[in-house]
Amino acid sequence: MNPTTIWLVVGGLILAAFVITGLVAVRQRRILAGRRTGQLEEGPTPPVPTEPAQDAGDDAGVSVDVAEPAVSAEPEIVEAELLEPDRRPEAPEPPQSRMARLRRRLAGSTGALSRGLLMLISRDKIDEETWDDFEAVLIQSDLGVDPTTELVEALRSRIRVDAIADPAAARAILRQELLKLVDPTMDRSLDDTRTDKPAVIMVVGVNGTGKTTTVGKLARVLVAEDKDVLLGAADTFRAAAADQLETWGSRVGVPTVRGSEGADPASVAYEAVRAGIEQEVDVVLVDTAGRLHTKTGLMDELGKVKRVMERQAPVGEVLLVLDATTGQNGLVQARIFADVVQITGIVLTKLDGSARGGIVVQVQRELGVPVKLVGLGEGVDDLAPFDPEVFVDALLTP
Ligand SMILES: Nc1nc2c(ncn2[C@@H]2O[C@H](COP(=O)(O)OP(=O)(O)OP(=O)(O)O)[C@@H](O)[C@H]2O)c(=O)[nH]1
Repeated sequence: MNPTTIWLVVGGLILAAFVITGLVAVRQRRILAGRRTGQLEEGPTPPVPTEPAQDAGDDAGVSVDVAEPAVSAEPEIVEAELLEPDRRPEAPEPPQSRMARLRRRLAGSTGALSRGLLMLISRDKIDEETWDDFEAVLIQSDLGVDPTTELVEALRSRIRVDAIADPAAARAILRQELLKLVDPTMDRSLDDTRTDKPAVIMVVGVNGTGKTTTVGKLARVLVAEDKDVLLGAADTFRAAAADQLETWGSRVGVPTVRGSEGADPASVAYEAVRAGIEQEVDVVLVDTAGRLHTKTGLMDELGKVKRVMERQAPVGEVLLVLDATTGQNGLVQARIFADVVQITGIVLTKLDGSARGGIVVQVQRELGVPVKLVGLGEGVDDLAPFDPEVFVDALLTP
């Protein structure tokens, strides 16, 4: 072999080594990028399981088109950015000061109702006209006809039997009777504790009731409790909804799984739970699209979103968000949603500035599930656990 041939062979070998090293580096970068975006490098994303037709589970009565969610609209996981010092996640307000502030806010918001009740109960002479006025105030607060009748009858008989003439004593009886209606015995705790898998909380409701805002606020509360949280933007009808949720995620410093506009919501929800399991988070919070409760197809889809998530982890909470200012309409919505997914708790939003707190009693009776959280404003820390005693005291604070 002459020297020129030897140099050519050596040169060829060096070139081949460079090419191989380059290819390996590119591949590793792709794997890392894939992990960051939650996409698997090897092979296609595992398909979301299709549903056996007989698997109606707790959502009996819902017939669902069990077509496999579109894999083309593969959800991406958007990590909370590595934040610059001036863009660190905002620290949520500590639970104690938040609760004290929200108590004051609740007391302020029920002013009109409480003034009405207290004025009547404090009258020198409680006659038939007073009781009629009292009933009217309660009905206007959305307490509902049956609870109002029960309350008035209980009050009348106790005031008569105990010969109550003192307004303070009448107020104490009113407090007891109101508390009975709100039912302090209901379990209002949130199933937000991780077991071997993340706790999964799904949030449903019609458009504009405050679902996305509630998911964001709840994420802040959970982060303040030192929980690892992941958000799922299963509202794929409006791209802005996923953006809104992602913004909440960035503010609190938690990742968001989202899909492209029009992607199958069940597919995004499935991916969110999968990512939550993979990242070993404590809680996966899934926001769903606001839907017209009158559209059967959309409502059926909601049942499917839940069942698909349950292929991976139990959905411990389905929170129905109701707008306290919509009154009876909220009840109609509650009934229809409860037919499609098993609701485990109510979030009553916009209770600030609403003199219709009585809806708490009606909706609990209607669904047999407790109000667990209340929204008391548009601020980021304006979500509070519902406490019957605080609520009733607020109703009786002028
Ligand atoms: N005053 C008040 N406003 C609230 C409360 N909760 C939510 N909102 C406001 O209600 C509006 C609708 O809230 P969203 O969270 O976008 O409602 P959504 O149900 O996700 O709406 P869609 O995405 O259209 O389904 C926003 O302007 C919120 O700031 C609350 O407790 N009090």
